[in-house]
Amino acid sequence: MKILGLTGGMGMGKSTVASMLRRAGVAVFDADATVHALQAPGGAALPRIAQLVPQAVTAGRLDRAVLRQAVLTHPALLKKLEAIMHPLVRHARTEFLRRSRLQGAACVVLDIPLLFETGADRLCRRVAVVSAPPWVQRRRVAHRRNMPPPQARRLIACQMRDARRVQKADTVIRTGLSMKETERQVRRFIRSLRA
Ligand SMILES: CC(C)(COP(=O)(O)OP(=O)(O)OC[C@H]1O[C@@H](n2cnc3c(N)ncnc32)[C@H](O)[C@@H]1O)[C@@H](O)C(=O)NCCC(=O)NCCS
Ligand SMILES: Nc1ncnc2c1ncn2[C@@H]1O[C@H](COP(=O)(O)OP(=O)(O)OP(=O)(O)O)[C@@H](O)[C@H]1O
Repeated sequence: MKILGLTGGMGMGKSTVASMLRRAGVAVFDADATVHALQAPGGAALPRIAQLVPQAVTAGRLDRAVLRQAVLTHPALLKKLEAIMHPLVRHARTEFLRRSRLQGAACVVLDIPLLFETGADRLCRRVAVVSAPPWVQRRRVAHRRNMPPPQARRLIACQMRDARRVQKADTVIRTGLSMKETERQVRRFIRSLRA
């Protein structure tokens, strides 16, 4: 089974490209969705987050804006949050790969924002990085109403720089142009996977 990595900074178009891949029938592991599920009511991460940042959890429910503000104000907290989340995400990823192998999938995608930072790229035969010019990224992130621009910029600064990711990529999917152009690059990427 071929394992492909998909990564990129916030707002670079990773989720958009992941949906295109899913529509083409490729199974995609979504690390962000996994994080959200683990942090949802009843999620495995919630009791530990409540210990770490008590004000972020009320009546078994996580207030993501409070948690985001807390980890950005105290960077050491982000490291502690990652130490809670990453082993759980790794476990979910292993399960996804096991299930995909059992189902006889020829090719799967790991969509992980911190793919390089967590070393998950080492599992991948090839890695595609989504990239767009910095002003396009800033404009897209600013459009996310649930995250004020200064916070978004600080979260971007926690990640590897785009140029470094592009350097490490086997394929770069440029998303700064039209959606049609992104689709064309994704189709070409899928053809190269199936070749
Ligand atoms: C920081 C948190 C609370 C912010 O939550 P919020 O709902 O505001 O944003 P959301 O989860 O949708 O993330 C938005 C984007 O931020 C980026 N991001 C998320 N976590 C991190 C991180 N630890 N470091 C750098 N960037 C991150 C990703 O590109 C993500 O797509 C949340 O993302 C979180 O719990 N992060 C820690 C877990 C983690 O490391 N996730 C990355 C999985 S590889
Ligand atoms: N040519 C394009 N290719 C991809 N996305 C585009 C393009 N033009 C505009 N967009 C828009 O840019 C946004 C990209 O957001 P998307 O959620 O895919 O990024 P992301 O990398 O997953 O971000 P985040 O990590 O912040 O969740 C979407 O709203 C999408 O509609």
